[in-house]
Amino acid sequence: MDLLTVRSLGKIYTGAVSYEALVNIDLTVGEGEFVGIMGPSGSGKTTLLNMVSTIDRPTSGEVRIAGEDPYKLTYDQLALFRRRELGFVFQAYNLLQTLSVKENIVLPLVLDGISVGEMNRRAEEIAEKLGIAPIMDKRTYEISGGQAQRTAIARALIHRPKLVLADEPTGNLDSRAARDVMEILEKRNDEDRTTMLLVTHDPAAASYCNRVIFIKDGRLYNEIHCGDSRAAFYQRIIDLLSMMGGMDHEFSPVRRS
Ligand SMILES: Nc1ncnc2c1ncn2[C@@H]1O[C@H](COP(=O)(O)OP(=O)(O)OP(=O)(O)O)[C@@H](O)[C@H]1O
Repeated sequence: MDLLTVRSLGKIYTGAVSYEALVNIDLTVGEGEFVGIMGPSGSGKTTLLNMVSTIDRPTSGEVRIAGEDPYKLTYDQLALFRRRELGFVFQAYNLLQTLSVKENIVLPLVLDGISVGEMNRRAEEIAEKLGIAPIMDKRTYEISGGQAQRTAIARALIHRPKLVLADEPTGNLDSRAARDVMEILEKRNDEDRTTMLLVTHDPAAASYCNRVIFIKDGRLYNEIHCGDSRAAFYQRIIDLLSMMGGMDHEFSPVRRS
């Protein structure tokens, strides 16, 4: 079943100079898929993710998530929809410094009025899965970048969202921590069938996806599927990026082992 459908999506930023950042994008993501979005800098990747995540509004076209058009919801309904159905992971972690790791993780449940017992049970379960059980009582300034990103992923997953949206989740991490984060996302996708949409510049990170779509100048350029071999998929991603001139960013050192 399709979890996400994007139809004829367009985005024009208006300002001193107006800019057409997305042109007629069609995209379907099935339940349980792990889809990467790649493309040169300024091609519209984050804009697309922001339209899907309802952070920003499209100029034209339609977005449907789990059968719902989020842009037809009222302000309050949209806030609830985001909190219940979506999980967000960003490059900058966005953790609250004054709270402990555990307090950060359970925040979405606090907002939803879940009982303390259930909150603790779910926090323990997710911490175990993400390998952060030993650091649950630490403050976020006492943990490493990799641990901070795992904390942010735990927070994004604890309410069991239908769709997880990740924008450069490995962007601030060294190669080992980046690989850990991608392995965690892959495992959660495999075991819990959580649908994931990931924007990344990093071919190694993208190679963990089932499918990668490529955007150029705001338009869909190509898409490739992972076959049996991840190493071959990684190579095809690099080839496609070179072909479209998308290797303008520093190459991530994340190497597949
Ligand atoms: N708020 C805005 N107002 C005007 N133009 C914008 C705005 N946000 C993005 N743009 C422009 O839209 C285009 C797409 O931006 P976007 O951030 O989606 O690209 P990207 O592919 O994610 O880039 P990068 O890989 O560098 O993060 C760029 O040319 C950018 O300058």
